[in-house]
Amino acid sequence: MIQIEDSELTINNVNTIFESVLNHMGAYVYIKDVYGNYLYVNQLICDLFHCTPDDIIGKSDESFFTSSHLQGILDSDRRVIEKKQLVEIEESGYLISQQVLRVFKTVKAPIFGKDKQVIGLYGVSTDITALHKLKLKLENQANTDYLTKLANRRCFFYQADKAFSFSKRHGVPLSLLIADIDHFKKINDTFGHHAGDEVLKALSIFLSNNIRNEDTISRIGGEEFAFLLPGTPLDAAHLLADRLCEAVSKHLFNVGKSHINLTLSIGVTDLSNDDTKFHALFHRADDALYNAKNKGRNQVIAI
Ligand SMILES: Nc1nc2c(ncn2[C@@H]2O[C@H](COP(=O)(O)OP(=O)(O)OP(=O)(O)O)[C@@H](O)[C@H]2O)c(=O)[nH]1
Repeated sequence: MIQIEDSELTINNVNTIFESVLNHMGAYVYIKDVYGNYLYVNQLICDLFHCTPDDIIGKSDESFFTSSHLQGILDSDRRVIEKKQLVEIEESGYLISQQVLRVFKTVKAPIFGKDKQVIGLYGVSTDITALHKLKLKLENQANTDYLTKLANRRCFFYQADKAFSFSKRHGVPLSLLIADIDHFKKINDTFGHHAGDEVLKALSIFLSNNIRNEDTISRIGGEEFAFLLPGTPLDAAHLLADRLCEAVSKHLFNVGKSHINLTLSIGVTDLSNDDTKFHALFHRADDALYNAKNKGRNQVIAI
């Protein structure tokens, strides 16, 4: 609602109306000089900074945002002024007063003086923090296996394609392990599906704790796990697979009140010069796994 002093709507009260619109449009609106000092802020900015306009005018973002994210804001201001162009960006910043990360969708544009020099900029920012959080959550859900919280098959192939390109370009080794639990069906049949789920969760933690930080583990099937080992040649990957195989076979996993042993079959391979796609590695490791199963399980085969 906008209320003006006059009884008629004329050109004279347009400024008052604009001011009110700026304060109620649900976006942060500001004008800065070329040094980044605020010349105008609407009410929403005052609410955000917990300050009056007088506290803000003449000051720059250094006074209101912590240094951790300030650079992004300052860089986009500089781009507007130096390139004399409108920019549309996603900005984020920690408010000094609140210590919470805010994410903004921002449009900033230059203000030109009469000799076509940039004399300042204006900006309109919308708070998209909630949307940003939701986006991160959905991205995380799309890439995570619901049961074990490991990376899922989709995420695995995305990471694998990136690791493959990197290794090819820089001539560094890349190894792949595919591990499959032996006779897992028996565990489900004996103890029930829920117990099977608990075993999968416990095994995922166990395997994650037995690899290096730079290695990744994903659940790519029901009882099938893939390990990407960047920078690791085949002999070292084989050693790791042997170590995992042995460690799992010696570990006791809790199923209700019982403790059970598991074994793994593992196929191992590494990047070769002839590989043009990650799928070549994947199929080799899968073939190796198939051989390990055929040869009696609880073992590692490298190709
Ligand atoms: N509890 C549980 N079981 C699963 C899940 N995904 C797949 N499985 C089970 O895993 C079992 C896989 O059986 P198979 O493919 O015959 O393999 P296996 O019994 O492990 O035998 P080998 O792989 O040949 O050693 C099936 O019983 C599936 O139902 C899951 O998310 N939870």
